[in-house]
Amino acid sequence: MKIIDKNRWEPADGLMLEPAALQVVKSEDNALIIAGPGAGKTELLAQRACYLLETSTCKVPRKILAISFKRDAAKNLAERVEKRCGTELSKRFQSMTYDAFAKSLVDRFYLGIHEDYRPDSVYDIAVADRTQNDIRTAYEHAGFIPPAGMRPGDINNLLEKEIVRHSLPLPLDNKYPTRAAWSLLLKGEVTSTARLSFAMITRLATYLLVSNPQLRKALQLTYSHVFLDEFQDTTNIQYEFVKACFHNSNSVLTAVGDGKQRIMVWAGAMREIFPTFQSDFGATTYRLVMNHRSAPRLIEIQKMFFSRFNEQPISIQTNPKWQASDGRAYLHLFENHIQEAQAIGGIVQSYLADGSHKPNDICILVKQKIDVYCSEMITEFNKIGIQARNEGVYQDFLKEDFISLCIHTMIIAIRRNAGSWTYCRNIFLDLKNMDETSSKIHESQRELSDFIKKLKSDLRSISNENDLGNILKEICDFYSIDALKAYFPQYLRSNYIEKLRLQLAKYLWEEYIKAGSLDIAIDNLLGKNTVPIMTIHKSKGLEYKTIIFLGLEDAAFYKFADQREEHTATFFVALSRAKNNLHFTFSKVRPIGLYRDDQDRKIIMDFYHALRDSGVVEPVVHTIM
Ligand SMILES: Nc1ncnc2c1ncn2[C@@H]1O[C@H](COP(=O)(O)OP(=O)(O)OP(=O)(O)O)[C@@H](O)[C@H]1O
Repeated sequence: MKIIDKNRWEPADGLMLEPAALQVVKSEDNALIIAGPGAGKTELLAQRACYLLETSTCKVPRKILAISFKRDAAKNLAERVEKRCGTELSKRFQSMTYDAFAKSLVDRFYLGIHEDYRPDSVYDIAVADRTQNDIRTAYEHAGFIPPAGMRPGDINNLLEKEIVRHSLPLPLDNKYPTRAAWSLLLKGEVTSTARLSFAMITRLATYLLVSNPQLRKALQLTYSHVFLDEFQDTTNIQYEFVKACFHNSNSVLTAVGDGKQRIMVWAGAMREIFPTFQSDFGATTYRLVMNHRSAPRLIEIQKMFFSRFNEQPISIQTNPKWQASDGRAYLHLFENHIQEAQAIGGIVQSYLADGSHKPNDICILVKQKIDVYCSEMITEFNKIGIQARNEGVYQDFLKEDFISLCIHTMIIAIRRNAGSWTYCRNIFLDLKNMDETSSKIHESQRELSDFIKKLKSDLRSISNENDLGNILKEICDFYSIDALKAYFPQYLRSNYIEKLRLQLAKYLWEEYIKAGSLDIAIDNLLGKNTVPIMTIHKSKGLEYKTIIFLGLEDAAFYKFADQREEHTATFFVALSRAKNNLHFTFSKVRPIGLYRDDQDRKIIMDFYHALRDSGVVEPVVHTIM
């Protein structure tokens, strides 16, 4: 691989980087980049990865580790790097979520964890509501008695926080029976198997590193450079983990974030993360002033929020591809949610009809409770032939490495697709420990194409979900489950692959019944023909031509007065996802399962003032004829 001279290195794809961004790309020191939405923070990390690999600043065999919060962000970054600097170099770029990184350490080195805290060799991840139930069950078995009068939901929240409040090993004088609860969960004594939350796994990984200095050293030698994306949302548990890995080492850390997008304080995001990192890691701070994403008029709306975050007004610059007059924003005022559904259906229909948008260029956002806010609208969309779905259900699932591999493998059995072929081929060769110079490369490629031929004929005869499940099993067996678990370490100590396989069979079969063709079913499952609906939290880091924010109403911003800053940040994230158009809706009547169906906007009136003061947002009053 040809090494590029540092002075001659140019950003890939002809992108222009603003001076501070270019400085960061080439920086040799720990750095913190603070920049607003669309400033290109993620892109900057991708460019920096290319710079470090192409100029051999990150020398073979050392690697770059990028840590993100969400699986799609991690995958998106990995794909950008591969696209920019090729498959071979990008093998030394490892992009993972905090959860996956912590879990991979625990799974590979669990024997290094003191036996008091060592999990069973096979354990399950407690997810969503089950996390709280499992933790509570363990506490109750350990003798926990809830404080009198406390509501069940509050008890669950308390215990979920309590179990990871302290780093490991736990202090002896804990108020609650946390030590015993850990022990029960680690060994699966009150749940069917050992069960851990990701926060517990992160605590375990931290403990593993703190108690094994050699492992810590090996980690630092492996990763010469470390990237931390969406740094504003780092929790203290994650930060302690990062410190256990890389504090006082030669690994160079680059963190990017935006305080205005800090929307995870409820989940423990550290408010003081930026100054803490600057002081602990001696990081130099850089600020970026571009917004490459949004049209100039939409940036006027974003600017209205700067003062609300007590941020210095900086003159944001827009990408030269835009005209000054680009960007449209509307505030729709409806009498009720039925009228809203019909009008939004019409708006989406016209965007699709004029050819300016594909379905997945439009995103419908709600603060929370998609079922409640969107059910009328989904019914309306169905009537007029527009597919829409709760994307949150599929978002993480589709970004699973195992799911990508199965889907790409099926795609090449169904149609010609060079990208899918390359994806499967590269993984197949990796699983066999082959590189491009290997003498058996042609043989292996033939093996893959023979399997694809067989798959093609098997796929023709599917007649139920079970058949699809069996075909997916064939795919697993072809690549070999054990090899896949070794290659994708996140699957190492669980039967998660099996669960994913069954889930994929279910989803794909549902789409197949609707579409009548596997080809279309796959595209539909991938969301190519569907308008995504999601909560703002799921939209972090994403961008769409048009954002429709449904329900700009008091009830959506629960306890606004107590959580003003976080609610404002959440709304800011929503509106900053749009490239070209923004729509906000208010409905006077909306049944949301609370006492009243009548909606108000007194408490969040400040948002309305910001929209008005931008001078950009056009009110549209919809009256009932
Ligand atoms: N230097 C650049 N030139 C042109 N386009 C760019 C540049 N950097 C980023 N972009 C584009 O701008 C958009 C926003 O970039 P990116 O997602 O990296 O921003 P971000 O700062 O991470 O945003 P956010 O914090 O809102 O998630 C993307 O479409 C990206 O491809």
